[in-house]
Amino acid sequence: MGTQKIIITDHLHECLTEEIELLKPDKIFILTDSNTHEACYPLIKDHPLLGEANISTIPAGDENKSIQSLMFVWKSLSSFGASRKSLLINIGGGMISDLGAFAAATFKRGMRCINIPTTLLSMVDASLGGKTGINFNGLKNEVGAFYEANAVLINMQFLKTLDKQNNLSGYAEMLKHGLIFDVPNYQELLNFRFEKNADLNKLGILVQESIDVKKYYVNKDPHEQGVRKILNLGHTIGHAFESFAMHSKKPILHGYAVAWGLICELYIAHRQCNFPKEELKKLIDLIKDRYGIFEFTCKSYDKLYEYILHDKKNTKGSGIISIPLLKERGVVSLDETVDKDLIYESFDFFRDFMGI
Ligand SMILES: NC(=O)c1ccc[n+]([C@@H]2O[C@H](COP(=O)([O-])OP(=O)(O)OC[C@H]3O[C@@H](n4cnc5c(N)ncnc54)[C@H](O)[C@@H]3O)[C@@H](O)[C@H]2O)c1
Ligand SMILES: O=C(O)C(=O)C[C@@H](O)[C@H](O)[C@H](O)COP(=O)(O)O
Ligand SMILES: [Zn+2]
Repeated sequence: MGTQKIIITDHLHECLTEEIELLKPDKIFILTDSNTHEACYPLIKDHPLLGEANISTIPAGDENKSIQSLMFVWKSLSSFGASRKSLLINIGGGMISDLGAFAAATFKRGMRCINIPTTLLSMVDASLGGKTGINFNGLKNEVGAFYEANAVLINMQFLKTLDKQNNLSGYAEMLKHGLIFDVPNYQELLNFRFEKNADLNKLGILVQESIDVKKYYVNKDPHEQGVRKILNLGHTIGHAFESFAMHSKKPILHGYAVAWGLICELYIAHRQCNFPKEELKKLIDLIKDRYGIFEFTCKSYDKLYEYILHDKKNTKGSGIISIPLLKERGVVSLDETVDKDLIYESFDFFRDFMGI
């Protein structure tokens, strides 16, 4: 990702022109979901180089980051004559960039793509760094590839139509970045509120800092063999919550799952690596205040644990859970082996703290 171009710009049309002129595609394809087709595509639809672009739209929602949607995209690329020299422009949140960039990675073994992220979460996290894929067999991101978009073009104006829940979802990944690296504006990050007319300039500074953290770890370890695993903080348990909720047909937003996963994983870090109690308290209060409650009973612990067993970071053989933990903010301990008992204890802690 040292080479991945990530540009925050107020001049999206000009930037897109530059990238298209550089790539010289033989055809241009655009992917949106049903919401970004309405709310975001109009911002670039009059671009002079997109007049003949072929547009595919899939239904919104993470349940559509699926093999069916992927086949739909492959089919349009194939039917409308895409080649390796063609360009796919993904306009949307992480659902669209994960799926679209995976389609680009696999179509004819690789065509070019540009991500135009339209959610806060995709601006700071999903659209960059090359993790692409789909959910499969009831599991998050079960199938995918590392494949970086040729460019990521970020325009903060897209956030004007994004609702508070989805802003908070992205904010969870920003909190994660603030925890795994000593970012300069950590306190400003904690204080930031997504009220009506939130200050996009102020947010832009925090977005840039968050992107820098992701870039730092991806550059060091693009294929997640080591230190990149810390970008997955909160996700071992967060993905279990997300898959569990999806299975129960009560889906939750990815960032909410990560925020709730962070509560459990910071508790585990406190117990196993002495992550400071005061910092734990401050963060879990903030998460409860902003994200509310996720309800489950002790009858669901075994099912949640089953999901955790599928996590991609578990490499030491079946039944051993490997989680990156924090000793303190910005100080990482990778590949901590965590016992089942401590994971169940973290569920108890979570439910006690949530009052459920
Ligand atoms: N590849 C990675 O490194 C990475 C990192 C983090 C998350 N992810 C993945 O990203 C996905 C979550 O991404 P997300 O939170 O962006 O969700 P999303 O793409 O589903 O978007 C959330 C909702 O907002 C709508 N939307 C998008 N932009 C909008 C706008 N500007 N105005 C109004 N509505 C808009 C979408 O249609 C959708 O309904 C998950 O699948 C997660 O696993 C991937
Ligand atoms: O970039 C990374 O590395 C991450 O882990 C970022 C996460 O926020 C993201 O949700 C990612 O898609 C999770 O990947 P997975 O490997 O756990 O499926
Ligand atoms: Zn994530």
